[in-house]
Amino acid sequence: MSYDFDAIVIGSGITGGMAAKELTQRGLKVLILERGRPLEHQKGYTTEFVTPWDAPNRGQFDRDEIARDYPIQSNQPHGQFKWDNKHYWVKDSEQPYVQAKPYSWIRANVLGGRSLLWGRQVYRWSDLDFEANKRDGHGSDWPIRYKDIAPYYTRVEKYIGASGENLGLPHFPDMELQPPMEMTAPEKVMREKIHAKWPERYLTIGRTVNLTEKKNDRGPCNYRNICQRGCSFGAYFSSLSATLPDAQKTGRLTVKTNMVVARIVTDDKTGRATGVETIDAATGKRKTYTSRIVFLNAGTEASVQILLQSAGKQHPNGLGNKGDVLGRYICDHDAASVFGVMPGLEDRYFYGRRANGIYVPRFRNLKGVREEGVEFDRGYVMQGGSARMGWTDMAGDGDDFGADYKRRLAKPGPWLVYLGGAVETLPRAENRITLDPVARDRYGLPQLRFDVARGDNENKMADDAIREGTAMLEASGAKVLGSGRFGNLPGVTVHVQGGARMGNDPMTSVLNAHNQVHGAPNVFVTDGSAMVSAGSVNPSLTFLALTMRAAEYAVAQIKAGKL
Ligand SMILES: Cc1cc2nc3c(=O)[nH]c(=O)nc-3n(C[C@H](O)[C@H](O)[C@H](O)COP(=O)(O)OP(=O)(O)OC[C@H]3O[C@@H](n4cnc5c(N)ncnc54)[C@H](O)[C@@H]3O)c2cc1C
Repeated sequence: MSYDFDAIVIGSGITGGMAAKELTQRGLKVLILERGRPLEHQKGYTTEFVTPWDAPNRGQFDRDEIARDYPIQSNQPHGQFKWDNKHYWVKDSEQPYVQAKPYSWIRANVLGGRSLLWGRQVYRWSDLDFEANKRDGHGSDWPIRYKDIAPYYTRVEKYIGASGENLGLPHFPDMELQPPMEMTAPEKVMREKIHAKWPERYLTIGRTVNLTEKKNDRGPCNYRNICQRGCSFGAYFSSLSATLPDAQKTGRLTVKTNMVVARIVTDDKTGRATGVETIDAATGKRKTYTSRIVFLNAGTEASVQILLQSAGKQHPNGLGNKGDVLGRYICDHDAASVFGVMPGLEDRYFYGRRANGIYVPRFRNLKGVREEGVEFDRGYVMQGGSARMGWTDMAGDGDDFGADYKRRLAKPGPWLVYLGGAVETLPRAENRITLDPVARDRYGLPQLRFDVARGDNENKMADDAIREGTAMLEASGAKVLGSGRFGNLPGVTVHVQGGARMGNDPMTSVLNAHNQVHGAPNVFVTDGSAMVSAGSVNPSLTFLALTMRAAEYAVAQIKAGKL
């Protein structure tokens, strides 16, 4: 049989870019299908060098436009949706979905996907995470362990270029890291005081894919902290700065943007994929491209949607959905934060705008079972930072007129410090995405329907994060000003995983241990949908390692005549 391409990769974000790079570099002719608009590295970053005083409306939003077109994207608690990157996000008005329960589906709509917009924090999982389901019985057992993925973590890290500090802790594995960014004065105090009071708790600088040293023609970081506008220096890892150019260099990559994948087409007899059906976003015209293998990398929710839409004779309920598992076990991270001011360091300042924070690795239930006195399973990490408050924070604090006021505003304000828990949510069958039986999108495709909610374990863990965050700030000498849980809306922390989980049994999982769809082994799904649980660390490094591992395996299988 002859094919249009050796491989089709659906999606050009963090994982799709890696799949395309790995497959082209191993000799395959690859087509990327991306529903977002095109964007060119460097030339396309139109807001990158716009000064604050030249920003439209001085950087304020047109409220009517935001309420109409971006009510969900703009409602992110970490404030990453801004005037200078608004053009990269999905317009909610154009890509609706059904919320059986409230759900925040955060998406990019551009070549490179959320690799342009992410917070760039990268951490390895450990066996504490891979063994968690087996130990405490939530979800099903992972078909792999740390040793299976460790070599791919190493290779991914060497390629993407992460910076940070190794601590030699078994539950927080060391990584291949460039030199760390510097902590501020209050962060150094927190590090010392927290470890002194709780010897099993460590505070370290965040591990980020912002380069602290030049890497080939990328970086180093210029400490501007405007990464999400796009970085012409390529100083942070994105599909546009790294994987897509490297795939293009092979001469074997074709990229088609504004191309909505409707479904993966399968053979009626074998159940294997024969190609991918697309809809041209501008014209609505449908076309099918054929390929030997397919990599599905559309992002967790969209990949589940495509699998559900890909029902065929051998897959009547959606691709790989023999046991009614597809769309279930959606999990992510809840979040709860504490903030305060740290007195006594007013004569200390910082240099540059560090695009990075601080990090406290998990310290709860480190043996994998509930410790005495702990009311929940699993655990959370804490991410945080510090900032010197400026005039915009202090304006409006009461006595705001006169010469004194002006003098006060001209000086840096107090040190603000904060810690926020990233709370692992449990994989539960009832947390589910399906195709809505009625609602359709502009192309006539079924809309996704979200039925995902938090449970008791997450509530208790979020409470604990606030309690412990408060204790840690106070032990550091800070005065706590407030706290809040901002991650109890599923999806909103953008670490959504599950829906097409891996496993050894086709009745209880969608993918095998190499991310191949059960019953359609030439389809590989290597984004967050493959995850069997959520862990508590930022997940994209693990998605990247799984993608690299699966790509290597796929090419070996082709060479062995098995695919
Ligand atoms: C503000 C923010 C901060 C974040 N911070 C971090 C962090 O610090 N660390 C971390 O690990 N993760 C972080 N994340 C999450 C991270 O961005 C995602 O985990 C990661 O991008 C997932 O990679 P992906 O390839 O699966 O999806 P994406 O990068 O989203 O790429 C998916 C691509 O598929 C395309 N697509 C979707 N549907 C279709 C279709 N039907 N047809 C064709 N193409 C389609 C999309 O347009 C998109 O380009 C953050 C995310 C956001 C938004």
